[in-house]
Amino acid sequence: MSLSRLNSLMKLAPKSTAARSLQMKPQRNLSALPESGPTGHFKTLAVSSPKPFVFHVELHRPSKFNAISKQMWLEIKECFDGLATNPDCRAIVLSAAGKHFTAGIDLNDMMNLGQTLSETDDYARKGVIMERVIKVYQDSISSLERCPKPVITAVHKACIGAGVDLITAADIRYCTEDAFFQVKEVDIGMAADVGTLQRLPKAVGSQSLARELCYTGRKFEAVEAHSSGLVSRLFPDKESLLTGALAVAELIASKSPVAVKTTKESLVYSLEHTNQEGLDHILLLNKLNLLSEDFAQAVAAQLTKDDKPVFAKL
Ligand SMILES: CC/C=C\C=C\CC(=O)SCCNC(=O)CCNC(=O)[C@H](O)C(C)(C)COP(=O)(O)OP(=O)(O)OC[C@H]1O[C@@H](n2cnc3c(N)ncnc32)[C@H](O)[C@@H]1OP(=O)(O)O
Repeated sequence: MSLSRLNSLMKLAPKSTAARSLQMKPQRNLSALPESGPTGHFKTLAVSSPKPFVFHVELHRPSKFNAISKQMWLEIKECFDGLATNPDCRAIVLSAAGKHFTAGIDLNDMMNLGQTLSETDDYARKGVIMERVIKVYQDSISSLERCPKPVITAVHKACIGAGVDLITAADIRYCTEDAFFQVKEVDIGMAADVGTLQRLPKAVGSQSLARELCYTGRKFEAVEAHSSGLVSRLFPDKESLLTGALAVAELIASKSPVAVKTTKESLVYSLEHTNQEGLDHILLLNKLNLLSEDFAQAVAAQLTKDDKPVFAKL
């Protein structure tokens, strides 16, 4: 068979149900969200804007301990991609409803995926289904890192498996004193594949500790998460956690959106590049950004001790 015939057959071939259902739906436009109040857009997330330019995203499957279902994976990406370009959003707090932050991936979904895989005997096709699923889930987690607005995660009680993937893609992590974390993938017979192995060692700054946690799947409590640098602040309870996280988000949102966006882009870029590459990158960004109205306005505000400059939407 010729290569072009093979290609056209591949284009015509129906995709498996699992792979098809995981393809992204067209994006709902989060730019159109009202400035406050829940959006009602999502089934597994509650999104509101409790303060000017601050969004609060809540994992919202409390009866399932916010286990991350297929729908939640898709909605996380849709939500953060939408907020990325929403001019009314400058900082985001991510927390969770109910008893636990998250029980990790929804194990019932994993069982269903196993069922779908068993419908074909062909290993190449099983592999393609798995590749598409993993890619969609990776993309969901990475949407937090890609979002140019700082994301503050506020964790209470259990943060397990995919929960660790999720929070390590965020900018800032806070938790309650009763929080605990677990890289539980080894316990379900898999290597973490949506971000923990890449981001956790950088977040805790110790390869030794990160590797121990990933190989053993042991629980680590809030105090250890704090002393290792995984979280930067501890709060006595969920209420003070949310208040604290929203206050930091509000402070970030009061700064120049050009400055904050560029700062995040440079920090994320610099994680993966040499110092010189990072310097070259910020040079390119700032040769444009220092011509911004925000820069002139913020400098003038510093000189005149006006502590509340108002910046245009970005
Ligand atoms: C492509 C792959 C991409 C990403 C992969 C990610 C991998 C992971 O996320 S690994 C982690 C998977 N999750 C787990 O193993 C969760 C383990 N659960 C627990 O440790 C506990 O249940 C708990 C979350 C700490 C809650 O403890 P507790 O408050 O004591 O409640 P339980 O009695 O243990 O549970 C009540 C009820 O919830 C069910 N459940 C818990 N977690 C999940 C889950 N992740 N998915 C589905 N269901 C879950 C648990 O089975 C109980 O069900 P009952 O029917 O009431 O028995």
